[in-house]
Amino acid sequence: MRVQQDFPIPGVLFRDLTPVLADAAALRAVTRALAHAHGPVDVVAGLESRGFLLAAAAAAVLGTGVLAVRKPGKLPGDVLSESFELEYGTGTFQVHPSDVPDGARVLVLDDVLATGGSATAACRLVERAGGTVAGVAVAIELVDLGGRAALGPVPLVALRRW
Ligand SMILES: O=P(O)(O)OC[C@H]1O[C@H](OP(=O)(O)OP(=O)(O)O)[C@H](O)[C@@H]1O
Ligand SMILES: Nc1ncnc2[nH]cnc12
Repeated sequence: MRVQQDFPIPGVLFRDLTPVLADAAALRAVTRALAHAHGPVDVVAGLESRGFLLAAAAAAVLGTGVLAVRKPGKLPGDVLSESFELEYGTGTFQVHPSDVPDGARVLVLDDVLATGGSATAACRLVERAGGTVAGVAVAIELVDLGGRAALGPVPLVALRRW
């Protein structure tokens, strides 16, 4: 992992996981651990953008499909939307409700949990679309930013805590 001070804005200590993704053994280990974090699931949800990489890899391991949790204006047709606060701004996520089979157990994956705004919004979208959140799994949890508390009762697995 690369740590970068003052990125993308002053005051943020940015944790960049691209070196982990670029290493075959590390990517395999992280993917497998995340894929199996919350038992059997029907779908893996990936949070745009960095979560897409891990979710697609985990879904290939599990033999499931991927739910694309996208930034606004990217999905055609009917969408559900949730807005949230981030460490360095605000955001909105959208999903196609038709991509979540009724009652599907959904594993929500991302690289980093910071304030928890992104993951909480993704969990709300899964539930509103008719799925059940099996849990959230991330490679890194930034403990000082309170994401675990923000998620409330949703089970969280973090491979590393900083
Ligand atoms: O817990 P939170 O405070 O919500 O922050 C975590 C989110 O922030 C980063 O994404 P970012 O919004 O920077 O988008 P990107 O994946 O497109 O780089 C990261 O990949 C998580 O999705
Ligand atoms: N400090 C941080 N490093 C990497 N990704 C983040 N997402 C939100 N805060 C972050």
